[in-house]
Order: sequence, then C-alpha cells, then structure tokens
Amino acid sequence: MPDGVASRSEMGAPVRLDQVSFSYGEAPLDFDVDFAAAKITAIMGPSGSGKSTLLNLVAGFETPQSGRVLIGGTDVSAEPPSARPVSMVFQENNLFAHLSVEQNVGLGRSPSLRLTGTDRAAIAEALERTGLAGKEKRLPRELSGGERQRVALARVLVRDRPVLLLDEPFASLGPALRDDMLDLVAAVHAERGMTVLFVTHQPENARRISEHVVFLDNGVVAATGKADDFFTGAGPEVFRRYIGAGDGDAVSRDVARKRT
Ligand SMILES: Nc1ncnc2c1ncn2[C@@H]1O[C@H](COP(=O)(O)OP(=O)(O)OP(=O)(O)O)[C@@H](O)[C@H]1O
Repeated sequence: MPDGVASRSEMGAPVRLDQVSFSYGEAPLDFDVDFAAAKITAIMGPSGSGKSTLLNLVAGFETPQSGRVLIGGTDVSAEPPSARPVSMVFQENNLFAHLSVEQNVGLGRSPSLRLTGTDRAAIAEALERTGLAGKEKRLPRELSGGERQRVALARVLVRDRPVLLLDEPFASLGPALRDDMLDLVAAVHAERGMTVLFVTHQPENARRISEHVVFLDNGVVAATGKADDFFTGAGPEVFRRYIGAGDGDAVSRDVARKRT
C-alpha cells in the first residue's frame, strides 16, 4: 500500500480481561480471557451470553466493576474510549447521517475534521481501498448497506489502531457481499497485523477469517481454542453442541444446568 494511508502499524497488541466482573443489574458477567496479539479471534455464543458486553468493556463503553482490561500490557480500565488504542465497527449506525462519506472517514483522523494534506491523502487511499472512490460527497442515506459498512471500514483504515473490534458488522448483508467484506477485513489484517475481536453468530463467517475462537455462555468464557479444531469437530463438546443444535438457548440452558 502506498505511503499515504498506511505505513504498516506496529503488530497488534494483546488484549486481556483479567478477572473482569460486570453487571447491568441482573446476572453478573465474569470474563478472564486473553486475545492473542495480531490474530483474528471469533467471539461466539448464544444470544445474551455477553459478546457485545465483552467488546464494550474492551472499547471502554462499559467499565468493569472489578478486574482489569489490559491492552498491550497496559491497564486501560480507567481510560475513556477515545484514549484506548481501539477501533470498533458495529452492525449499524456507525456513521453520522449529516456528514459526507469523506467526512465520516476523516473523523478517524481528526474528531474536529481539521485535516492535513497527509490526512486527506490517507482518506483518499482508504476510500480507494474500500471501493468507495467517486462516492466521497455522498451522505450515508445515499449509500447501500454494504457501502455504509465500507465507509466504517475505511475509517478504521485511517485510524490504524492496533486493536479492531467488530460487532456483527456484516450481519445485515447478503452472503456474497458479506464474504467480500470479510475478505477485505482479512486482507487489511494481513497487511497491518492488528488484533481483531470479531463477534459473530455465523460459524461460516468465523471460519472464513478467524484463527481462534472464544466461546461464551451465560456471561462466562466456556471454551477457547483454535478455529481449525472448533470447526472440524475437534473442539470442546459445548461448542459442538452449540453449532450442531443451531439453538443457542438450548445449549445455554444445558450449560447452566451443568454448572449448578
Ligand atoms: N444496556 C443494557 N442494559 C441492561 N442489560 C443489558 C444491556 N445490554 C445488554 N444487557 C444484558 O446483558 C446480557 C449480555 O448481553 P450482550 O448484548 O452482551 O449479549 P450478546 O451475546 O452480545 O447477545 P446477542 O447475540 O443477542 O447480541 C444480556 O442478558 C442482556 O440482556
């Protein structure tokens, strides 16, 4: 990639949740888990198992009641989201409706949109990379769903942070477009080596780009391992039943029963 956007960043930072406890007021969530530096890890598990909450704890949108969040070995538990070395892409609502494509991407460089020549070159490069060249002046409502997610990815490119959090970012797209987007994430990961935490319900999505799997159930990490093992039937039984059952809640009840 030319100099404008991306001098290759440092390798991704490891992410650790060290005995993190958190609750929205109901059942507590307890996470004690490591995410390998510079790898893509799929976070899977039944609905309500705590996947989005885990990402929000890493991003700083939620704060642990006890325990620590470490990124690159540094305790960031008390840092606001803007101070953390993290980018995040959600399923939707990533963009400001009143700002153009170019401006939405530019926010990744400067929250006030005071952009230098280097910033503008980086933005142009990221738009080219994500297939959005020519659509710079459009507003989000003038884009397709897939294009909007490309804008969010372009912003990630210009931010160039060592950790990327993806919360079901392509769930609303059709299968072919979803595969294109996953391949784009994989290509960017191959170039930059950031640490990616990828929440998904879809085993085929996880399998396509992930090297590791963290499986959550009822607010705890129920299993971790290599994606190759998990998706070739050699993973833990709890995961095999989740995939096989196609009914996360049934598995969840089962695990809950086992623990009591
Ligand atoms: N803002 C909130 N206020 C109160 N409870 C919440 C809030 N967000 C999530 N929860 C609860 O916390 C638990 C974990 O939710 P979370 O969204 O992390 O699960 P998830 O695994 O991402 O689910 P899904 O796959 O359905 O998106 C659930 O019991 C959920 O109802």
